[in-house]
Formats: sequence, C-alpha cells, structure tokens
Amino acid sequence: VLEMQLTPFTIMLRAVLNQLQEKDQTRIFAQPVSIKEVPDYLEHIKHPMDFSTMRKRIDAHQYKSLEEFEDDFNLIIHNCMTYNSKETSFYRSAVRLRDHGGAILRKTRRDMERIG
Ligand SMILES: CC(=O)c1c[nH]c2ccccc12
Repeated sequence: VLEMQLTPFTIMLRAVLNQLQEKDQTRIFAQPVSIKEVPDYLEHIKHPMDFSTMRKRIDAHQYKSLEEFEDDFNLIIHNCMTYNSKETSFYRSAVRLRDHGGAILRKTRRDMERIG
C-alpha cells in the first residue's frame, strides 16, 4: 500500500472531506456521474467533479491551499445545479450540501487561521 506523506495539511483536508461527505447521505456525489448512464453529461458539464476524485487529489498532494480544495467542492455543487433542473431531488441535494458544507468550511478556515 502506497503510504502517502501524512502532512498536517493532508490530514486536515481528509478530515474536512469526510465531514463534507457526511452531508451527502444519498451518496449521489460520491463517484463521477456515469457516462454510461448519462451519455450526454459531458456536453453539458465541462469539468466533472465528485468526492472520490477529490480524495485522490488530496492523496496526490494536488491541493496547494484550502481555496483550491473549496474550488473542487463548489464544482460538485455547481455541476449538479447546472445539469439537474430546480424541481429535482438532485438539485435540492446540491443546495443542502452547499449550505451544510459552507458552515463546515467557514469553521475550517477559522481553525486554520487560529493554528496558523
Ligand atoms: C450529481 C448528479 O448530477 C448525478 C448523480 N448521479 C446522477 C445520475 C444521473 C444524472 C445525474 C446524476
């Protein structure tokens, strides 16, 4: 097993990702949207994102700041609210994830400022 370099930043990002993913109870954001299930998805959504991809990026040290991590989280939400119309349960799940996730990220930013 490739043991990743466990820096405090990497440990913190994995903990935040787990907290955010807890807010996706139905796990619609856990994996990439299936192109087999949704053949036209990539015509609408140019930058797909999901929690499993974010986890890979953490382990590959691709996030240099919390802002870059937040950009991918916001992409998950934006893609879902773009592809799915307002009256769908998917759209409502993205709104809930945005609101609950926002509180988690605000607390994370405060903790990072305090720790320095
Ligand atoms: C998150 C999202 O948009 C989706 C998650 N699973 C899906 C299956 C069909 C269409 C869209 C989706």
